[in-house]
Amino acid sequence: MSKRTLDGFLGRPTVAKKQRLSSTLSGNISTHPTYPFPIPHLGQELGDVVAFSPAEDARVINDQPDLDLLYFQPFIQKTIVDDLFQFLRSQLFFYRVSYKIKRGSFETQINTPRFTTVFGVDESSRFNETGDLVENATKKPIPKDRYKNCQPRPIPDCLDVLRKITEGCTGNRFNFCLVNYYKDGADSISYHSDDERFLGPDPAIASFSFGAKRDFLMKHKPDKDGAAVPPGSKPLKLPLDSGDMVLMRGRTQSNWLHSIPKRALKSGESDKGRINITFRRAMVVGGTENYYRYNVGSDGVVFKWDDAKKDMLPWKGDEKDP
Ligand SMILES: O=C(O)CCC(=O)C(=O)O
Ligand SMILES: [Fe+2]
Repeated sequence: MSKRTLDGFLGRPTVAKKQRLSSTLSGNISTHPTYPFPIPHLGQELGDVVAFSPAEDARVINDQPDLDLLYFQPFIQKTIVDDLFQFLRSQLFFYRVSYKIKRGSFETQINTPRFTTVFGVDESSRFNETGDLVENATKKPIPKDRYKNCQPRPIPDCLDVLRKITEGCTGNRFNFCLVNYYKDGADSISYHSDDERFLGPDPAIASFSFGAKRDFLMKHKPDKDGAAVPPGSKPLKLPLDSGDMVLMRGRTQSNWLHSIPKRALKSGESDKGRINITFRRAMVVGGTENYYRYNVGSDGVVFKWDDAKKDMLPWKGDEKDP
């Protein structure tokens, strides 16, 4: 893997923060009929620095049974991670999804303990230049009933920039972008693996962190009889910081579980929000239906960051002039 850093860049960008944010917002925007509101492009100043990723070479972590990780600390230059975090938190739209699951004759309501959103479509389809869904292979319009329960959304430019860089430096391809927002230490994701069949065998998943530092815990799955994990495998704790990226690949998803546990607030922490972005590749229609069901949901309530209230609040539509 080649090391591309700002070293090769002619002079470090010394853009004043105010100037950087205003140029960010004056750039182009991504629009689509499925978006509740348009999403600005990153803007040149942030985009230029993001282009010089990864900031550091990856550490390979494969010294345990079935584990294969690349750990970039960081992947994104530290000079822009705060701005990038603020940008993504304030410009994306989120959902707080709840759904019912049936266990035997009991129905349980699950409230996802974090904000989520998702963009992308599986390998059967793609978005053409005008934003319409077409057959990936033939570029002809897809049958109207291909997606019965969701309306796939194209990955907006500000996230697609990151997707392309990630593809370039990992050699993997991605068609989905899932975003989690953990508003504080009470938001979490419990132990799971991303090993759904719609991802195909041994999927590679790239996972970015922005904002508050959180622990990423991993442990080997028990064997089929529920017996202890293979001898020699020890639980792992990666303290994910803003700008870090973990690539999980090979046999990792089929054999290991991962989580972001709840954590107590440390005193003096001013901003405890964290954004996680994962890039994945779904192979079939069922993957698209699944991702929109669990990351957008069906209650229609859109959340947007309110910078005055410093909170993710239900979005009531654009304020109209009186
Ligand atoms: O927030 C993270 O770092 C992990 C998120 C995750 O595991 C997932 O979305 O499947
Ligand atoms: Fe996961």
